[in-house]
Amino acid sequence: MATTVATHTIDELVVRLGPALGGRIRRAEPLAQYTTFRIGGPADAFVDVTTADELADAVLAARALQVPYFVLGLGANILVGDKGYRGLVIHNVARRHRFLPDAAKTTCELWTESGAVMQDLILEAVERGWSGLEHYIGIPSTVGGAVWQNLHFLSPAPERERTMFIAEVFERCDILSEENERKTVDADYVQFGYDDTVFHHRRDIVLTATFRLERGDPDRMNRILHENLSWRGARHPWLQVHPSAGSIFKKIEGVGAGRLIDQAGLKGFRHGGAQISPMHANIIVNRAGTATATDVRELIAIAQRAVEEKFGQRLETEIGMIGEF
Ligand SMILES: NC(=O)C1=CN([C@@H]2O[C@H](COP(=O)(O)OP(=O)(O)OC[C@H]3O[C@@H](n4cnc5c(N)ncnc54)[C@H](OP(=O)(O)O)[C@@H]3O)[C@@H](O)[C@H]2O)C=CC1
Ligand SMILES: C=C(O[C@H]1[C@H](O)[C@@H](CO)O[C@H](OP(=O)(O)OP(=O)(O)OC[C@H]2O[C@@H](n3ccc(=O)[nH]c3=O)[C@H](O)[C@@H]2O)[C@@H]1NC(C)=O)C(=O)O
Repeated sequence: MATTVATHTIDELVVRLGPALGGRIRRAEPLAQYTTFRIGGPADAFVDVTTADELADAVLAARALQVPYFVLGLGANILVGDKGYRGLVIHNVARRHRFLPDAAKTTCELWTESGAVMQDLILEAVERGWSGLEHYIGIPSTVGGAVWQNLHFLSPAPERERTMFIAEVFERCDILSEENERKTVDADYVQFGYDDTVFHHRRDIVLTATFRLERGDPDRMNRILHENLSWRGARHPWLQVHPSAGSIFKKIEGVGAGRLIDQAGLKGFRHGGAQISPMHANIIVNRAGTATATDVRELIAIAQRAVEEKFGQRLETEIGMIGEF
């Protein structure tokens, strides 16, 4: 449950941040449109930040005034409560980036602000002949979200023998630390794990990231794009048709959260406007935009109870719960 923020504090925030952010702070902004679930009530205050400096300034101002804040990427891994968010939502649309090849043009650093959309960077990298990001096509994420979660997908077909992680091409990133310092950190600091990094445990903000890419064969990269999109399209509900937040529950190594929900007989089960996807039991979909956050929360609890009773396993949610329900 979010803390209640006095209206005058939000007013003060608007006065303090307003000039720097060109009067772009909006009040009572509905959040559903900024999430892939298409669910969520209004934010007290909402701002689009268009550069890494603006992102840092907005976070610093919110911290100084002790206003709760949330950095929003594509809203692909969150469920926002029906009553919305009490505080400031900082919508990261800082998307400047540069491809910086070495002298021999065999490798290339990609420097990018953290609000850049992975899909855009992937397509541009492939077009320029740089390899390393193409595996992650079709996964909705900003660069900030990708680093935060250590974005991952299976290695190329036909083997698909291992999971590949964005950590493999990560060089460094600029952060605004929990202690309000701006600094450059490397992979040792980030501590990449499966769906985990230091950013799950510290309130640092990723401002920019640098990835190291290599010369790639255009045919091979294009093949990977097509095969990975086909793989996902055949197994996961399409976001454009069935809004969702991807996997709802954390991976259970060697078992599969999706398999347990499936074996509990819940595939296709509906609760209000929410449904356990008939295609993949670890994904809850918002049917024709009719689901509330409460429907989803209750369906999560139904799945947890069923799996616990049948298999004695506790499913833990993987998505973030934001705001008031
Ligand atoms: N594999 C798949 O099929 C799918 C994967 N996903 C994953 O979900 C994520 C979606 O990303 P996105 O939509 O951009 O994020 P969201 O807007 O969904 O935000 C999710 C979390 O990311 C953290 N975050 C976002 N930007 C930053 C930043 N600049 N610095 C630090 N933390 C940040 C925040 O963590 P905090 O609250 O801790 O500050 C936030 O709670 C990706 O990691 C993607 O891998 C999503 C759907 C499907
Ligand atoms: C979708 C996400 O990530 C995906 C990622 O895209 C893919 C490919 O790398 O691997 C994971 O899916 P997954 O389908 O393997 O995960 P689980 O839901 O645990 O399923 C495991 C296994 O259970 C079986 N399964 C799944 C669904 C179902 O209805 N029935 C079923 O039997 C399948 O064999 C499946 O492979 C990630 N999920 C998690 C929780 O780690 C996400 O993070 O939102």
